[in-house]
Amino acid sequence: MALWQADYVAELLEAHGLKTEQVIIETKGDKILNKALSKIGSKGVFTEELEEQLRKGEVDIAVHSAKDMQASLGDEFKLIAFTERETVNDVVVSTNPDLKIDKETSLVLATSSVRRVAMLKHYYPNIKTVDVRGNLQTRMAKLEAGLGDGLVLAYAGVHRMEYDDKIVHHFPLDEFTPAAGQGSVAIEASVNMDAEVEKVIRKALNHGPTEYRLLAERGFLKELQGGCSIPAFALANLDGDEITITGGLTALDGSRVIRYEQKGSKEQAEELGRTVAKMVLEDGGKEMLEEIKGNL
Ligand SMILES: NCc1[nH]cc(CCC(=O)O)c1CC(=O)O
Repeated sequence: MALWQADYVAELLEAHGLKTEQVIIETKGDKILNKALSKIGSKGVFTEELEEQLRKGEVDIAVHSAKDMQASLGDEFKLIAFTERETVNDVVVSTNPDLKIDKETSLVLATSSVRRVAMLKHYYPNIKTVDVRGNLQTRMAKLEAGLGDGLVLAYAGVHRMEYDDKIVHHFPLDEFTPAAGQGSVAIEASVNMDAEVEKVIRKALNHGPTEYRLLAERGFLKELQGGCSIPAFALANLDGDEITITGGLTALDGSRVIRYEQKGSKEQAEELGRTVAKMVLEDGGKEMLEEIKGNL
C-alpha cells in the first residue's frame, strides 16, 4: 500500500511536469510484525525513518497514509498537502462471500487496531477479535490460512490493493466512525522547504476540501493528545463552506462511546476539532484516556 501511495503521488507530480525519483524506506511499523502496533511505541511507528531522510535532505517529501501521522509533528517538519480522500469507511473482507455481519451471529474478525476492537465490543458484542499484523497481502494470506472469518480494514487500503471483490460488509459511518485522516495520503516536508517548490507540489497534490476535513480531524487529535494507538475516531465533512466534525473515544472494553459534534465555518476547521476534543475530555474522556494508556 505504501508503494501504491508513492506511485500515486509520483504520477500526480509527473502529470504536473515535475520529475520524481522514489526512495523506498522500511519503517519500524513495517519491520516489527510480532507485536501489536500499540505496544511498539506510541509515536512515529510509520514515520520516524522517513523523517530521518527528510532531515538529511536525502528526499524532498515523505509520502504517508494521513492516518498514520502523529497529531503534532516535530518543529522541523510540516504537512504540506493532502491528496483527495478516498471512501472513508471501515469494511470487512472475507473469503466467504456469504459472511453476514450483524448483531447476533458469532464471528471472529482479525484486526490490529484498538479503535476497531473497542468499537466491535461496543456495537457487535457477538463478534470476537484476533490480532493480525503485516501488510495487506500478508493479512489476506493469513485469512486464507484460517485466521478468523474476516479482516476489518480501511476501504481505502483494500481498494488500493484491488481486493474490492473480497469486501462483504461496509460499516456505517455513524457507528463505526473512522480514524482521523483515514483514506487520504499526507505529504510531509521540512519546514525549510523552498516556498516556490512547496507551492508547485501543493498545486499538484493538495485537495482543498480534503485538507479542511483533515485539519479539523487533526485538531481533534492534537487536543486529545492521545498518541496514535488510542481508540479515538474523528470524521469531518464539508458542505459548501460549512464543516461538521464528529469525534470521540470508545472504552477499550466497549462499555462506553463518548461522541460529540460541532459545526462551523471551514476556516475554523482546526478549532472546531479542538472543541470536540475538549467536550469529549470533559465528559469522562480524560479518565478514559488515562485508563487506556495504563492498559495498552
Ligand atoms: N496503519 C495501517 C494503515 N494506514 C492506513 C491504512 C488504510 C489506508 C488509509 O486509510 O489511507 C491502513 C490499513 C488499514 O487501516 O486497514
